[in-house]
Amino acid sequence: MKPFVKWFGGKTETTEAAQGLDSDNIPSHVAVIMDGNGRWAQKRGLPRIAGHHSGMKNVKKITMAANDIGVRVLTMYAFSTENWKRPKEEVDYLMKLPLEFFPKEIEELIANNVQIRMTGWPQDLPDYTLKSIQDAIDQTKHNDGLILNFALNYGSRKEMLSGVQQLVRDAQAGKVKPEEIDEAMFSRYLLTDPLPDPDLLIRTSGELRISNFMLWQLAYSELWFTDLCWPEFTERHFYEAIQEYQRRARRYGGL
Ligand SMILES: CCc1cc(N2CCCCCC2)n2ncc(-c3ccc(F)cc3)c2n1
Repeated sequence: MKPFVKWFGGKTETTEAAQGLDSDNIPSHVAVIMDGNGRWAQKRGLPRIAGHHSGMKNVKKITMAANDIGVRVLTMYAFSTENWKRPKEEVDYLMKLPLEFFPKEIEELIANNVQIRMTGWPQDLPDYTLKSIQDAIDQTKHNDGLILNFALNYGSRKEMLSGVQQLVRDAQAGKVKPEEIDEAMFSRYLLTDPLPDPDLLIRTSGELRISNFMLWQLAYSELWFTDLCWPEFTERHFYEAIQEYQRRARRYGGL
């Protein structure tokens, strides 16, 4: 157990939670289903989009918290292929969030050597959304620190079916023999390649479902759920999830 000694500023709660961590057992890839934004707003008599806006402001905070303890990849589930069914005005608002996020946050992300990545189908996104994200990807592509991976217009079953279709095309073209197909090869046909599988999945808002998110990749991941809505989820809560991950890993070690 190698406790963190890095000072996290005056945030004592955060500092205590972070310093309880074992720096030798930090999950390399953490995935987050950022759920409960609309519910958070409705509980306060606010419009749902106020919850999404508050949720957006939380993305950078948790990214910095992950970066501070050495997480290598942080995947944030921001928009699923099913979310297109939401009311048009809500979808239109969501599609403009990246345009607000980057001007506010890109400087600090670059200063912290963060690399922006997107996992999902870009072709369905509005041009202005895609340009905003592509600009951020281009501005950070040489960074080799934490990878902030936005799962956007992403759905796992579509991802797997698309991978199978390409694999069959390659087999029919003689590029792949059926007996050569193994888990490592199939993973290379997924949108998440070459990222490692998540070690830990965090889902907020009390839902105990995976919701068509990284179904293949989460096969061996620790799953951690909280009733907190995403906008309420602070750095201390993030570190508590990491502490629970480490406790489970220690227990597994003691089989
Ligand atoms: C396009 C849907 C969407 C929704 C959304 N919400 C709403 C739902 C989840 C909670 C967070 C706030 N956020 N928050 C950041 C982004 C974002 C995405 C890509 C990017 F490159 C930079 C920022 C975001 N994107």
